Amino acid sequence: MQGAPFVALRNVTRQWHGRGGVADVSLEVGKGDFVSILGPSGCGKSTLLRIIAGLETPQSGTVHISGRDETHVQASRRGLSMVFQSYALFPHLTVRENVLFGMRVRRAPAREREAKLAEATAMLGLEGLERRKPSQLSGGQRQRVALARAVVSGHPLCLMDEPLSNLDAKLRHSVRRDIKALQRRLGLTVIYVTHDQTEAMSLSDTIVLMREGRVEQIGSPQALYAAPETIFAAEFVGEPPMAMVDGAALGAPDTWVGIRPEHLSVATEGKADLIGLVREVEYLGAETHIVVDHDAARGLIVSATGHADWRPGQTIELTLPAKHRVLFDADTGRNKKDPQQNCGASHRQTEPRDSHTAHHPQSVTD
Ligand SMILES: Nc1ncnc2c1ncn2[C@@H]1O[C@H](COP(=O)(O)OP(=O)(O)OP(=O)(O)O)[C@@H](O)[C@H]1O
Repeated sequence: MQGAPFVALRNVTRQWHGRGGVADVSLEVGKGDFVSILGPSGCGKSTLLRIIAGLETPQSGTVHISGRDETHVQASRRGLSMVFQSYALFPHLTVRENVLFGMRVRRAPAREREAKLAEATAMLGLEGLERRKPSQLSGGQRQRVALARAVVSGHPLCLMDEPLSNLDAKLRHSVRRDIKALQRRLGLTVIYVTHDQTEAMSLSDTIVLMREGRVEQIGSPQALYAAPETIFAAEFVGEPPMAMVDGAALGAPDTWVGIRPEHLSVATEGKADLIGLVREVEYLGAETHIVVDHDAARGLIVSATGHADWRPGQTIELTLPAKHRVLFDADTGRNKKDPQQNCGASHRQTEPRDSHTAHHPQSVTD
């Protein structure tokens, strides 16, 4: 990020009876950045977005937007737009009236309104639909109306809360591209809530991964993918996620060894690191996922190019190249390369999901 952050949260906490919400979250967003807040259901994503929007007031900590302390400024005065999962359109108003609602409230001149409407409808492919009511539109069209409203508002900051989750897979893709194109074209700063790691990976400059109300890791999609700081991050990002192997099975006791599916390969010439059993084979066209069971591992999925001739029940020998292994401390769940490992920072313990298998690292054929 260059220069001062456009949005800055410092040690923000908002909980209910000491539970839920978010605790001690700090975050900086640069102007023009696309930042996703990612995490599982209930981890505090919407609470964080609502705090930035001014719909929720933190019990402690501060929110600065454009250098000003806005912690106690009401939502309508923060100069931002919002796009929700539920579209939040007025059902009795037409597309045109919905898009121009904010400008009417501000009493913008008619010529400016018409120009903005034309620009936004063209940008979002809504021409010809201006007189329709929301009930006469598809889900994708409704969400584009909501985006058009954000465009005409002219606010430099746009907050989006799961805007694609009501759309089917194909529409999600096309509206996702619209959102990215819009953000680039207008230089918008976007803070985007999602539980879908694919969305976060494809849209974002920066991902804020959350867990149980706290920030787990902040970084670029590439950093989260290649250098996850914790086992939680390793297993949340990537589809299929990073496999985890009890280090004892690979000569690295007291660790969990992570490896991405594309780096797992079927062993040749008897150089196997692990010997497992094929549980499932998923042919996906360009690649095949071979799901492998092994007592000391979870999430073992080999991603093979094209068709792979494997059947459930077969024994399979796997290689885990040393240069692609990511080592996590078995006690703290943190990446062993993470410098915080050695400086006494507080760490959360990450239990292996199948901890009972941790002490049985032999291969299934032993
Ligand atoms: N008004 C409230 N009163 C009490 N608890 C709340 C309130 N709002 C949120 N919570 C709790 O705070 C936690 C975080 O909620 P939040 O909606 O921010 O999560 P989320 O990550 O957006 O979840 P989802 O993806 O399911 O929407 C949850 O445990 C939720 O029950």
